[in-house]
Amino acid sequence: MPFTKMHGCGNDYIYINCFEQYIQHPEKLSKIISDRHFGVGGDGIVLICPVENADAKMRMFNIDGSEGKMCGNAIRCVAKYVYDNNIAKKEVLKIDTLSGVKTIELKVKDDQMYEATVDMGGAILNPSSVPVLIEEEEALIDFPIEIDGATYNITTVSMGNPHCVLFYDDITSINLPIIGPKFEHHPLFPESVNTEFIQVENRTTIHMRVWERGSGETLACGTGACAAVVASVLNGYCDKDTDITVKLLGGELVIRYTDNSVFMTGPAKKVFEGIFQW
Ligand SMILES: N[C@@H](CCC[C@H](N)C(=O)O)C(=O)O
Repeated sequence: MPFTKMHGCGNDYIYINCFEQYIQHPEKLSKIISDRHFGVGGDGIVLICPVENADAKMRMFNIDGSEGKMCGNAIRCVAKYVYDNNIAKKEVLKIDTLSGVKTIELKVKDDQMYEATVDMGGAILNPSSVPVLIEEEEALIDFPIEIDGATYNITTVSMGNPHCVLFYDDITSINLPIIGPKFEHHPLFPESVNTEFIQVENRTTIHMRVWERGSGETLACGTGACAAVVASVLNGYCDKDTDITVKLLGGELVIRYTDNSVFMTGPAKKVFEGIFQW
């Protein structure tokens, strides 16, 4: 099975061209091929598929085989792949996802590295749509919940997939493999949740670590960076209609939160191609 390894800020996926091949059990393949010792290694797989209403359709699967409805870092790489492989040689592309069609503007920097700006659509704040199991209609902003006797103040946002954002004075010493799963599997989140741990540097720069549902700690999360900026604005740390730099373990993304949409700009890089036998 031919594949291409690509990453956006170190959030690495194995990309499979489904214009040329059919993958019968992507959820099984993702578990096997994503293994960093016995497989190719990655945060999951991304299928690039034909579709009528856009230039291509993206389907992404986490390491545990669960399907994510949206992936910010992957969609930039999908746009680069679609352009490079002449599926659609356009600098403005439409890519369909389980959370709708997104528009991506590509800037070719060099053969390997592109920059892309994605219109990620509006941030969804009402708890039942995130979804959060709670009798509240208003957005959950700085909302206290209890885990193992400790209180955590969360802000919840859907960017097509669910996010829970927390603010800290120092994110470097948080033990993510211990605390991350407590949010991921918390009964408040019926579809589980991606959790972002944020340290605010100033009104235009924040630092982020992320625990992704289905994949664990990753070096970056595009939808997570968008959710983090939305939460930073809602909590009064940053401003709307302003470019906010999100510093992640694997690089930087620039996010702008407007009334209608959240815009994400960041890199898309091809690393290598190969053939996987399974
Ligand atoms: N890394 C991603 C998000 C991937 C999906 C997520 N783990 C989920 O299941 O919702 C990104 O860059 O947005």
